[in-house]
Amino acid sequence: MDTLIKLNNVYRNYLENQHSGVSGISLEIKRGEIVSIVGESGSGKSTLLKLIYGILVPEIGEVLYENKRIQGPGEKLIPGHDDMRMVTQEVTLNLYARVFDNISGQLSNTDLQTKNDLTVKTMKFLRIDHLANKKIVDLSGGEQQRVAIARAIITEPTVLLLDEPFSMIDTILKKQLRDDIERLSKELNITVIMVSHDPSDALSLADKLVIIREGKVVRQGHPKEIYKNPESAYVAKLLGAANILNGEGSEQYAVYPQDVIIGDSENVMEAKLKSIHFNGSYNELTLSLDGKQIVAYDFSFLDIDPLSELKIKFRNKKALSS
Ligand SMILES: Nc1ncnc2c1ncn2[C@@H]1O[C@H](COP(=O)(O)OP(=O)(O)OP(=O)(O)O)[C@@H](O)[C@H]1O
Repeated sequence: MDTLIKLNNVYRNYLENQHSGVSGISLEIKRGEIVSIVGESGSGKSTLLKLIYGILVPEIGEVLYENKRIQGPGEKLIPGHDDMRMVTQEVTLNLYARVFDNISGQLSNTDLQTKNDLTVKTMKFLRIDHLANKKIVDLSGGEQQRVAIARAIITEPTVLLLDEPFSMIDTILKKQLRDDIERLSKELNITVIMVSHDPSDALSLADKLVIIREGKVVRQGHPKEIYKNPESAYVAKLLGAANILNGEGSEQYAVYPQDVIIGDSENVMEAKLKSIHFNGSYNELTLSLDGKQIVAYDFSFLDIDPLSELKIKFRNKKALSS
């Protein structure tokens, strides 16, 4: 895959707040990739997306698309790169118009028949053709999200930028949307760059994960690889709600909650159970180990008395370097 988008040492801070925006980001995005940008709230994810789209201009550095500098809003009649579409959390749909018209309205200079055909095809692709005659106000949040994506892809962009696409929808719709994004990438060869604060979406979908903190890329690579070797406490907590523990000397390591094993005969540590919360597919246990709080996921629903002493051990300890 060839490089489609390239950021070279890009800075963009907001004047009111010097510690904001992005500070020295270098990044390469390949054609056809699904890239997920993950980071804590305020880490600069949306700013990065806006810089790629060309609605924010770097103060230092450059953003290139097919090796050409992306033009800023002052240089274009319609802000945003012509080959890209961005879908944000804000509803930009015409609430009182039909789904069909919201989507077909994106096509100008197209004859009516082509307009209709393309609209039907796009609605079918996103499985919203049964909603064609409904008004946007009468749709659920998840349905509106799909219409917004349909509007974006009907013009056949090369790049689709999604800001928190999973934020408004429930678990079942999440799975559908995940499938849809995957099909967009594989069948339509659209490069998808999405921002998410929930890493589970990113882990399952992305070809490449980009983790940012305080405006800087702290890690990038394949989701599985980064999850298996988080290397820093920030990444381990962000991706897997890991427990951070002290080892020998100043060393630290991370243990994911599912790697805290309870009730094994060869257990080595004693912990006190503080609370149990049923979470559907597992119980979430809060334990105290030498005064430190530890979270454990128990998938076998052990019969444990509240406030009891438990024997635990850790598996898959991840060494941390920062
Ligand atoms: N227009 C603006 N003016 C001033 N500061 C801003 C502006 N937009 C963002 N910021 C600040 O820049 C930082 C990064 O914001 P950004 O929206 O890029 O983060 P984010 O990672 O997308 O956050 P979230 O997950 O909460 O949406 C934050 O500290 C934010 O308050």
